[in-house]
Amino acid sequence: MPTSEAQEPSLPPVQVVVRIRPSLDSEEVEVPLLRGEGGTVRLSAEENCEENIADRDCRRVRKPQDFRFSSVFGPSTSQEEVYQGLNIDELIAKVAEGYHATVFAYGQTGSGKTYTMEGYRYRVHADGPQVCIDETTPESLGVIPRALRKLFAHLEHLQESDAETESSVSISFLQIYQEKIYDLLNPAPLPQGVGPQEDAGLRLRWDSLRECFFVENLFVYQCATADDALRYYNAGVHRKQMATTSMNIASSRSHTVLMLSLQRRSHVPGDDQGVLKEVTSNLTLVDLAGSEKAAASEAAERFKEAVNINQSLFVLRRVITALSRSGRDEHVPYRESKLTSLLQHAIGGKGFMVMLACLSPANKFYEENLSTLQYASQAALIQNEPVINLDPKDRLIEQLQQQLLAAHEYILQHMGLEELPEELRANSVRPVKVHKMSSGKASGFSLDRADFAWQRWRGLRLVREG
Ligand SMILES: Nc1ncnc2c1ncn2[C@@H]1O[C@H](COP(=O)(O)OP(=O)(O)OP(=O)(O)O)[C@@H](O)[C@H]1O
Repeated sequence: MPTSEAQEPSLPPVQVVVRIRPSLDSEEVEVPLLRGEGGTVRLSAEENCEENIADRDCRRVRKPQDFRFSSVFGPSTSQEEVYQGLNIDELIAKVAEGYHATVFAYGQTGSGKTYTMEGYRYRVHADGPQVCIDETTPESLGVIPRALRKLFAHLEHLQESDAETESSVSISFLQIYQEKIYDLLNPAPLPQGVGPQEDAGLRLRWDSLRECFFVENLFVYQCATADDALRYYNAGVHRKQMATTSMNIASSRSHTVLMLSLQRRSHVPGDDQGVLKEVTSNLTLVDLAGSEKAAASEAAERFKEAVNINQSLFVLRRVITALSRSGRDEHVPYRESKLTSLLQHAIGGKGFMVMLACLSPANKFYEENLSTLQYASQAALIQNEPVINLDPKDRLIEQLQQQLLAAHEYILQHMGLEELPEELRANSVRPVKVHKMSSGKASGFSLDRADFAWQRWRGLRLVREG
């Protein structure tokens, strides 16, 4: 288990936040059925009562419905306000402490997921939409570029306040397109017409030590500065699958997953032993492709994409539904899609999770908004239990320390001793620098003299290095 002692996190382990984007020029101005105020979204339905719906159904859908969330951002909310409202700085602080954290944007196509997560400007060319990063204003930058800068600024601040600590950050960026995984940071050109049948994409593998899936052969780059990380991120953004559809001029046709991995030697909160420990934690930022009605009128490629997107989102929704029924012994179908396999640690797992549910304000999207709100409400019931991800070596030391304490208790209780023998008391329980154990079972770590003495007492031979 990649865990250490349970810490009491101040940040809620699961936050579900809603954003309603402003109306676009192309959308007619109507009396809106969707309103967001405080932490509530109200969805009215009067205009949804079409003639061909039976009276009985009409009455059922007419009642306005209220949905409550951690925060609700209305159409006039700025990118900075959304960034602050998602508590990303607090999340970054948790990642620096050793917790995993995942933010994912969910909603129908065109509801503002990419705008919120990325914020870059797109232009439509004859061969499809193209990102224009240089034309993006600082105000419209989304969660990801802001979080990248804040992560490095936070690490710098921690370094200044405690020079003993060390951190390193690495980045990977992938897309899941038509249920295949592609590396967005691999400098080699993407396979021609990415997604053809014969191209299997990258493989998912199970990491039994960390108990999560990982992507085999994914490029991972070390980043010394925020500029380094942004350079990689921007390079990846240029490579992701985008297309112009009838619903969105620059529509993401793939789910993108940006992972920032942090390795850090520092004092672990709640640990009063004053020893630096190593933690490895991830900040994962996900921009999902949007669900859409797969219209046969779309080009064959767009239609096929839509079917695949809907299929993987369908599994995500089943995962959310299963997890929201806590207490029931429910099978959670994580392994039924690449997306949910990769997000297994994040949704109903041992890290922090933020779901950003995006809504389109136009009344014609009543059904889509209702569906998004229903799944977002279910997601808010999910219970994550964040734990610090200690390095396996430190974790082993910690487990041995616990065994040692239990052994001391045992000696006192069952051997009728009032206090521990002198050689067992020495130095209390405190890990020191690396030693070697001659049993060969576990090397590369050691405990202090008390443990050394205890191991000898039990007949094990422990050899000190140096
Ligand atoms: N808060 C906002 N303010 C101004 N424009 C917005 C906002 N949110 C979204 N938009 C605009 O709405 C359009 C659709 O947004 P976006 O591409 O982010 O949707 P999406 O949910 O990512 O769609 P898809 O699933 O198709 O990729 C874009 O033109 C975007 O610039």
